[in-house]
Amino acid sequence: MTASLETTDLRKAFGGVTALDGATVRFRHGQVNALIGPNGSGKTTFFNCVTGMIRPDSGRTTYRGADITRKAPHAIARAGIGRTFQLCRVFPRMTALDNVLAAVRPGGVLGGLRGARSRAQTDRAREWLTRLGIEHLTDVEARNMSWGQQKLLELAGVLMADPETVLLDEPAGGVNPALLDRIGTLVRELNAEGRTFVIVEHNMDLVMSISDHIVVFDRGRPIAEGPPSMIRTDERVLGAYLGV
Ligand SMILES: Nc1ncnc2c1ncn2[C@@H]1O[C@H](COP(=O)(O)OP(=O)(O)OP(=O)(O)O)[C@@H](O)[C@H]1O
Repeated sequence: MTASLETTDLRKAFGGVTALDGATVRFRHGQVNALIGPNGSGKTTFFNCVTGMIRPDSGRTTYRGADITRKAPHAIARAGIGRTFQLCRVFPRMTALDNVLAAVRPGGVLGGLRGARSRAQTDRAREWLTRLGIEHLTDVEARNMSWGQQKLLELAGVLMADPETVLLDEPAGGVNPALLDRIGTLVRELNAEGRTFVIVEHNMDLVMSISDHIVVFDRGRPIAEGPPSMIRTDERVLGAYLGV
């Protein structure tokens, strides 16, 4: 199995708090991977290090064989990795369509507001809104959408950049069951079309139903990995969640 995203001995401390404590992880290309673990086990810090949002104190990250450890977030995005955030990032006073277009404009939001709209890009943005089931919100400002709709909008923006690997940080957090189903189905469909996923998620039903491979973190490093059937019954995983 080819490793897509690989870290070696990643370490990160915030003052006296060790968030990542030698995380060596391989996520596989072409799969839906999940990263789970108790609160504070380092999952978001891992995403932040991998995507260049924060610098690890030491260790290495490679993506499809290339070292991306010290690269800036935009360079990592260009290499093919897209991500969403736990606390959803959309522009509240922009419409859904403009939010999705802003995701791919050179110069970000300002470029998006000033630049001429290319017909092809607008069509593609509309296609993603449709695919995510929020086309009826095309001209609605993000601040007037529900939390779940905003999460779908953020994902549409990420997909607009056409990443081959997508990191999702708690896609199910605060989302109602109907939207949850849609997110699960969409992830499997996008994966069937060739996209690799790494998903940080606390909703175990979702994780177990959509993942091919699960890595479990505890205290900043992996303690177990394997398919859902194995993780479900792993004593170390149960111990980490129960704090024993
Ligand atoms: N910017 C920061 N400053 C100080 N401590 C931080 C910072 N970011 C994370 N931490 C600490 O690092 C540890 C790991 O946090 P992180 O958010 O990565 O865990 P997590 O597994 O994503 O948790 P959750 O599931 O609750 O989102 C925690 O103890 C957290 O308090």
